[in-house]
Amino acid sequence: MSSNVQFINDQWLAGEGKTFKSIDPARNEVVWSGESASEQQVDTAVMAARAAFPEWSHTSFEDRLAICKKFSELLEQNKERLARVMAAETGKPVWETRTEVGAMIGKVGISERAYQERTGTVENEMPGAKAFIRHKPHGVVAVYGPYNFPGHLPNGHIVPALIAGNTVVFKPSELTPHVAQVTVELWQEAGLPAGVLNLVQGEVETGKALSVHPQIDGLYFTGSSNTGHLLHKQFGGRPDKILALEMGGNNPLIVTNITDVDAAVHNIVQSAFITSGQRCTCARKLFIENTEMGGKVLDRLVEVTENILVDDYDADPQPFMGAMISAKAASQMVDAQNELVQLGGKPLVKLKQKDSNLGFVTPGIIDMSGVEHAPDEEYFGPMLKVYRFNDLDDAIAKANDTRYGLSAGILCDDEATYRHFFKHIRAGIVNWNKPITGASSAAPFGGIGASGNHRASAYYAADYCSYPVASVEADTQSLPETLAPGLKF
Ligand SMILES: NC(=O)C1=CN([C@@H]2O[C@H](COP(=O)(O)OP(=O)(O)OC[C@H]3O[C@@H](n4cnc5c(N)ncnc54)[C@H](O)[C@@H]3O)[C@@H](O)[C@H]2O)C=CC1
Ligand SMILES: O=C(O)CCC(=O)N[C@@H](CCC(=O)O)C(=O)O
Repeated sequence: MSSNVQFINDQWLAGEGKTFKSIDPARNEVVWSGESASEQQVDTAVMAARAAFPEWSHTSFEDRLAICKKFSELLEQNKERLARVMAAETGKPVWETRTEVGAMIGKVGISERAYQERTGTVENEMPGAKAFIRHKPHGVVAVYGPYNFPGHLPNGHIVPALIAGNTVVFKPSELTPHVAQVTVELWQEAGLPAGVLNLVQGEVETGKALSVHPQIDGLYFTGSSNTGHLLHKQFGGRPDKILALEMGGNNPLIVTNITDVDAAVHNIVQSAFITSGQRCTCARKLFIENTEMGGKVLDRLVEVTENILVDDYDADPQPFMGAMISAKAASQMVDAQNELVQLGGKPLVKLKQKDSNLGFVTPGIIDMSGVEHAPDEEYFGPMLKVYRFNDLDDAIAKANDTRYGLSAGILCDDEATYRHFFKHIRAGIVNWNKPITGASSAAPFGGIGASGNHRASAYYAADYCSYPVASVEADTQSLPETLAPGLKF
């Protein structure tokens, strides 16, 4: 168990707030416990980041990058250890947490390229002067992470923020404090100067204390739509602070006119059930054409789903799905399914919680065709709602009938149908014949509507990590050949 769990100004300190614990959802065992950061400690962390900012922002880009590269080497060396910490804390199978650490490693190189490409220096000649576009960091930024990718998603804010010269106060999900602690230990070992990255652990109170702190210049958030909306209200009337919100989705996937049934079913399963449905990009609504082909896809999907292996994160053979983040999250999925059944949904594969003390659920599919008023909610787990359709444009209209707009996809054999779908669908990620999960870090990542606030992450994270400065520069001054009317020299 941990005692010094807060990292403030290069010191590991015990929290002064209430105790909280992290539970292995596959075993119902405590894997970590510690005291949360008090409001005073959050203040100390922000002020440490403030004090570190001038020197860090004036450190050369090459030197900042060298520390980030060292961090990525340390991740490589500690890959298995971190993957196992992640698995125990989230329930995700180790094959998957290994890929998560891999994504963290890759983030440094990608962020370096993105920094140069999106926020590099541009020089243009003009008469008697030069015009420059340069970028400067914002200052102290708060980074909030969710539990589903406790390493990769906060890392996707922290790395570009540090590369750009910001200092950071990191508030991880209270469900994954151990992953955060190990990650920040590696940053310390990489040689970050004191105060450049601070870690404040705790529950909602800690999150609130940080988000209202007057000395933060920006807040980068990945998490639920509810919390993101609260933060957006809180930042209302504060144009001086940058707020980047990556939130949830109620994502559609349409199937029409395909020949390879197994390939389509594989894409559906990867879209809906990977990470036990705990990705914000997961497909939640599947629209299947009311044809013989559609019937075959659905039958095969049911068959494959019933055979998905759900098991312990380190079981051999490895399962496709591990436990969900908690027993509570698992039972909430059962409740959500019951709610949809009450509304008229017909389970085709019933989602079941195997043991009420554990986070394991089997994946579920529910036919919602004809149910008019299903809530536009993101049920953050492995439950797929199916809608049969006769007309593609009706299906696209229903796919767009959501306040969210994160990811969307179509499985179809002909390009014209895809182009039509692309033209009419509203989402930040639009895929064709590929899963709608697994977004690339080398592309912008974000959604419209209730999914975000137009500050896309991943490759475009560089954009919200610095502000542009336009300069017109001349090394001497001279009078213009033609003076403005009314001036005499
Ligand atoms: N669009 C995206 O990139 C992604 C979005 N998500 C979304 O995240 C959700 C799951 O993550 P969770 O950890 O449950 O999200 P969450 O919103 O509960 O928590 C995220 C962070 O905000 C903090 N927080 C919670 N309430 C707060 C408040 N009132 N003031 C300040 N801070 C507060 C939490 O302590 C945590 O650090 C899902 O809804 C999912 O869709 C998850 C991954 C990626
Ligand atoms: O942030 C990145 O580097 C790329 C985006 C990404 O990794 N997205 C993942 C999962 C994150 C989530 O839960 O949305 C995906 O699309 O599967």
